[in-house]
Amino acid sequence: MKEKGLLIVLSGPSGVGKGTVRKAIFSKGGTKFEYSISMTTRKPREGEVDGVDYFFKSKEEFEALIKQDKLLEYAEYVGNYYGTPIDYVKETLDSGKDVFLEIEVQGAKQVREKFPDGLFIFLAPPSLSELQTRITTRGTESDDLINNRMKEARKEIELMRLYDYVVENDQVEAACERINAIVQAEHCRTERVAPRYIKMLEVE
Ligand SMILES: Nc1nc2c(ncn2[C@@H]2O[C@H](COP(=O)(O)OP(=O)(O)O)[C@@H](O)[C@H]2O)c(=O)[nH]1
Ligand SMILES: Nc1ncnc2c1ncn2[C@@H]1O[C@H](COP(=O)(O)OP(=O)(O)O)[C@@H](O)[C@H]1O
Repeated sequence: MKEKGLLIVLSGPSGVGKGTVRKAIFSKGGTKFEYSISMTTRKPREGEVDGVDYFFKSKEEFEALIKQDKLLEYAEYVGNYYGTPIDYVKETLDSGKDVFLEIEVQGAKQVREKFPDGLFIFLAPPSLSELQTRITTRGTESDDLINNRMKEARKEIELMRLYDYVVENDQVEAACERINAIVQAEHCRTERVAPRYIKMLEVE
């Protein structure tokens, strides 16, 4: 029987650089894992493309997908739904390829329940003030939304201990290298060493 792929989950607070790091990982080419495009009810930002950045859905469409069990996980985040299409993930893992999810922490918790053997990586900011600077300088959110996201971020950072690895995103390139090294190490491992939840790896 073909060996199943590895489910890789990258999570962390809004503005830490998940999207930037994920795009840097995939832009290199030669990446062995497949990115799972999420569904959201958030309006597209300038330059975002349906089916590339997200599958943009109405609230009604999204709620229908929830009812039909079409989502591996979903979460309501700062007033919008975000979720992972289940069929794509299952089919890709079954074909032996690794799948890469970039999702917030509530969703990551749900995935852990369904895929305890997944690889869960938390992307952490160098500091909370640096996180606020990143969200603010990106310029996509109003002051109110930035405050909401900072409140969420404080709660999210407390959940860091539930992850297999914590990677600091001080420099994008360094964070990508750490993530790639972690995935490689995971593939070389023949058996899981318990407990996995307290492992941390500093590659340098
Ligand atoms: N649970 C869950 N979260 C998601 C999904 N897709 C994206 N997110 C997260 O939702 C949050 C908001 O995403 P977005 O509005 O694109 O803002 P940004 O990450 O700050 O650029 C981020 O933490 C994303 O990682 C998903 O399918 N499921
Ligand atoms: N290592 C880094 N150093 C400095 N700025 C960064 C770094 N990683 C990301 N950023 C910037 O931080 C902002 C938020 O990044 P983004 O990828 O949108 O975060 P997320 O997807 O986690 O919400 C963007 O303006 C991005 O250019």
